[in-house]
Amino acid sequence: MTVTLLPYHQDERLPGASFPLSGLDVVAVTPELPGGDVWQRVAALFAPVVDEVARQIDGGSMPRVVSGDCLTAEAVLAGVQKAGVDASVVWFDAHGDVHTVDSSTSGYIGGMPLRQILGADTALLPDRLGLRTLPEDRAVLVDARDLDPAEAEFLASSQVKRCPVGDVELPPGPLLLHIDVDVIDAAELPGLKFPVGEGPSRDAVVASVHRIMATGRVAALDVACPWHPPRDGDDAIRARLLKDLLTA
Ligand SMILES: NC(=[NH2+])NCCC[C@H](N)C(=O)O
Repeated sequence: MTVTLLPYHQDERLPGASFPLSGLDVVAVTPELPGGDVWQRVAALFAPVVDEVARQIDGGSMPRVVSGDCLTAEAVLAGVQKAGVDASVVWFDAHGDVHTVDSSTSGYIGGMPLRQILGADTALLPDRLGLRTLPEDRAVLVDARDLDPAEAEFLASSQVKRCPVGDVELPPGPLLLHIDVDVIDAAELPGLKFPVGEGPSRDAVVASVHRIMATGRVAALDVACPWHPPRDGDDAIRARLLKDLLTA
């Protein structure tokens, strides 16, 4: 089993210490970054991820990708599609990630990927990656509980299903399983960039991921780690979590 590591948060390179993956077979993707705006730079960063995911699926394996943000899921989905697999999306996240460029009040681009997968702002990233966008009923959002008003409004009138980790209603077909680790209650996972409380326990999230993997329908797994560089004690918790998620 190989883990594909993209050690970036958006276009910012992160230190190796941010990804405690020892004991796992890791291949890091570290392309040269071109100039341009953040979307152009991220698209360049993601191009080899698209190819690597497609190559692994063509070779008969299930890609497991780890990075510092949720945007990477767009590259993983594009790679799955490039391999000829028409996947639905299961999105574990404390946040909705359904902003458009216009609706985002923070401007944080990591708050937009699920909405781009569903067809918003496609010129910025999906088109550059060759990503075919999905209808809303092919996406399920799991345990999102920190929604900005524009996100709540969008979700209220969309066909995106929402469910808790303990009762995930899977969409049809093969799956891209995206896990933003911040779906876990922030009290159990230190150092998150966007900590949210009142969430499921770490063990409940891991158990849910294992149940979904056991269906045999997961075409690719994408784990996003939007956390700060580790402080004392963080490493052990993070390493154990990544191992439990990636070896499911
Ligand atoms: N997957 C995440 N951590 N997303 C954070 C998004 C935070 C907030 N909703 C924003 O768009 O600024």
